[in-house]
Amino acid sequence: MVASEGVDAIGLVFYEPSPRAVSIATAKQIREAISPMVTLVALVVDASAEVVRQIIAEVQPDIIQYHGNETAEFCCAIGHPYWKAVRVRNAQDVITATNEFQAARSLLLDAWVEGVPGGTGHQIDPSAMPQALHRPWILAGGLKPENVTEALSHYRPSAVDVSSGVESNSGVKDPLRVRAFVNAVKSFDKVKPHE
Ligand SMILES: O=C(O)c1ccccc1NCC(=O)[C@H](O)[C@H](O)COP(=O)(O)O
Repeated sequence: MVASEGVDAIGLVFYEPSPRAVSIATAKQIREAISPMVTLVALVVDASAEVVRQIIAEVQPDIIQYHGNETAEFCCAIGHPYWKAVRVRNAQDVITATNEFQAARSLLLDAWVEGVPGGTGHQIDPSAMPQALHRPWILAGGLKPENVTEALSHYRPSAVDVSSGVESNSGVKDPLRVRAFVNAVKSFDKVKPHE
């Protein structure tokens, strides 16, 4: 459904406590159902190397999104293209990750919420963001159709990521909210192309 609404990428959550968790079998079905032009992202939270390698072998994601406390050495040793999520408490978190995760295709900046790794519906504290980021980055955290235009305008990220903001029941995407979100992002792109 979200692929048909025109998203660039779909994230599959391989983290059991999440209401959005998928099995490898379901992930493979999704992989087969979507256009090869849609980037498939496999999201893990401190998974073992064995599990990450199994996901890569069986699901064949384009990108791994490391959303836990994985080190750059761990991500590089896996050897698959990745982006690194940073749960932002302060600007130094972002600066440190920028230096540490040089090999990441992108950083994904998300809200810091104690004890919850992601999908929180909370926005990043604007005062915790650095002045500028000199590499591609993805804005996440508390985005929804109602606020994404303002967030794009304020932060000018390379891309945006949304989860709970396009759901009406926990863990279940709402087609109308997905459409509204995609429309808002595409309208912004038309008005203000990336610099
Ligand atoms: O979405 C989850 O359930 C999740 C669980 C554990 C780690 C990460 C998770 N999601 C990561 C994402 O990339 C979300 O899209 C991001 O955290 C933004 O979520 P939201 O604030 O709900 O839009």
